[in-house]
Amino acid sequence: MTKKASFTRILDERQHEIALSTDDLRVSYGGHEALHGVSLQFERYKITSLIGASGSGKSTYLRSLNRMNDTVAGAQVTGKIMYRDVDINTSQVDVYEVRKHIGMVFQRPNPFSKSIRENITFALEQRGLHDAKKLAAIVETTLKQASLWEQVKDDLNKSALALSGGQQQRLCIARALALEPDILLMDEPASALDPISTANIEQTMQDLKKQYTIIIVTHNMQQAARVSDYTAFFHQGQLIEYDQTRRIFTRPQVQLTEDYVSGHFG
Ligand SMILES: Nc1ncnc2c1ncn2[C@@H]1O[C@H](COP(=O)(O)OP(=O)(O)OP(=O)(O)O)[C@@H](O)[C@H]1O
Repeated sequence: MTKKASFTRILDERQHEIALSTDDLRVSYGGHEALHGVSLQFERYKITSLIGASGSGKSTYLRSLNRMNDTVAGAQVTGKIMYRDVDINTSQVDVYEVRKHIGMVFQRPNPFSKSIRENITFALEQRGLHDAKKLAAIVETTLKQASLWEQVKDDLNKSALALSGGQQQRLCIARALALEPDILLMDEPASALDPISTANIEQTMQDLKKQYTIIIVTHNMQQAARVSDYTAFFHQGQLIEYDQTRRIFTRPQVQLTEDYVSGHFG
């Protein structure tokens, strides 16, 4: 992606705006294909869950979407990843630019060993933003978006590592939002959290989807059913079924999906 890339609106046949799509996306590790040609479209301002048993390829797929698999030794990704009208799976594209548009929140909260404020400002300063007023405004806005502001506004210089796990995860969400992404990828963002923190993260996601497109990997089917508009079911490196979440959970078209969502395997 270059600065010059023009981002036209891409619509599907139902006139829904598509934020991101993949076409025949394949991932191999050391020559062994783990993801076998996945084609999917992600609708803008919606939450899509990726579900499936352990090892089905959900994280591999998610990590490809903002080129994180580039950092995995021996990984090879082929196929198209269309962000608006740009194929971002090409060597000409600047991966740092990609990750600015398509941010990621990981399974375990991973704040930097810095203050709450610095966790948010660090990447911005690295990119040359030093205006104290602007930085302060971004800290406040993103912490509000991540539903953490009220709890930390008087303690912004405190170490991020002194926060609870749920608060750390919301700080990581704020940190990702500070780069003003368009799309947020979340790899089991609540799996390390207690039920109350999980509920808070889920509420935060509902608030965020007004402004962001969210793609989440989750093992928790109740969570997928609660939070997402669309669900994609993966099995053994293949996309088996993709549909509106309520259809996947009530009237799936494929027997394998039915077996999985009704708890017969996985
Ligand atoms: N870095 C890696 N090197 C080699 N093989 C890998 C690597 N990461 C994933 N795999 C393999 O790719 C396949 C898909 O794994 P992946 O982690 O994407 O599945 P998953 O559905 O996200 O599983 P989980 O729910 O357990 O995280 C598995 O066979 C796994 O062993």
